[in-house]
Amino acid sequence: MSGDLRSDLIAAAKHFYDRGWMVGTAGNLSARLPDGTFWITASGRAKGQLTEEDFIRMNSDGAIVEQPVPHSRPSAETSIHLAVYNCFPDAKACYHVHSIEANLVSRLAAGDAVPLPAIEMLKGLGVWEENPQVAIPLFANYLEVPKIAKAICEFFAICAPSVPALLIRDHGITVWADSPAAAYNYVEIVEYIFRYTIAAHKLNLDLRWDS
Ligand SMILES: CSC[C@@H](O)[C@@H](O)C(=O)COP(=O)(O)O
Ligand SMILES: [Zn+2]
Repeated sequence: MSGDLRSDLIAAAKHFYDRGWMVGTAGNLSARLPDGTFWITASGRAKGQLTEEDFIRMNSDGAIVEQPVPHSRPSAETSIHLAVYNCFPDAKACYHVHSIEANLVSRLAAGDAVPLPAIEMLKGLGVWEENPQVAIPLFANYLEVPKIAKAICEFFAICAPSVPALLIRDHGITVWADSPAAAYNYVEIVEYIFRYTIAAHKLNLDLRWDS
């Protein structure tokens, strides 16, 4: 039973790998079971070729509760998944990928948030407003990953997210959702919006909300 979620994660990782968003072992995926434990990718695995042995089950304190392969290590970015699950109790899946577009968008952003263009696709992230003005928070990419996780916790403790996603500068996005299927869609939608942003930048289109 507890292995079922791993097949969702394996299929999602293969798709994201094929899109070029999880190359060279980049990215990590997790999904939470009803008991609050979660399966997360083991560190350093080729994400296009995952098997059920490439996961570790952890509890909400960050302790390992199931480890199919002895001596495997949980993702180096487990602290970020823990931060997300801690901040958002309804989250059942947390996906992190590295796309070229996300890295470019983080370079184009002036401050500590990436304003999103007011396009139809925002509805897929739960934004149902006329001319929405929403942004994805942008965090510094500290070498020490728990420092990134701490910044994420501190930010969401005082600021409710407009969309279920965050961006780490020069690194990649993390999304969360109430199911693996929804997290999969959120990754696709955020990456679509970032491709749109890069294309608009190349065309010198003004994406400011008031333009
Ligand atoms: C290509 S190295 C990328 C890593 O440093 C990290 O950012 C990452 O996303 C994957 O780390 P992992 O420990 O395999 O979960
Ligand atoms: Zn990463």
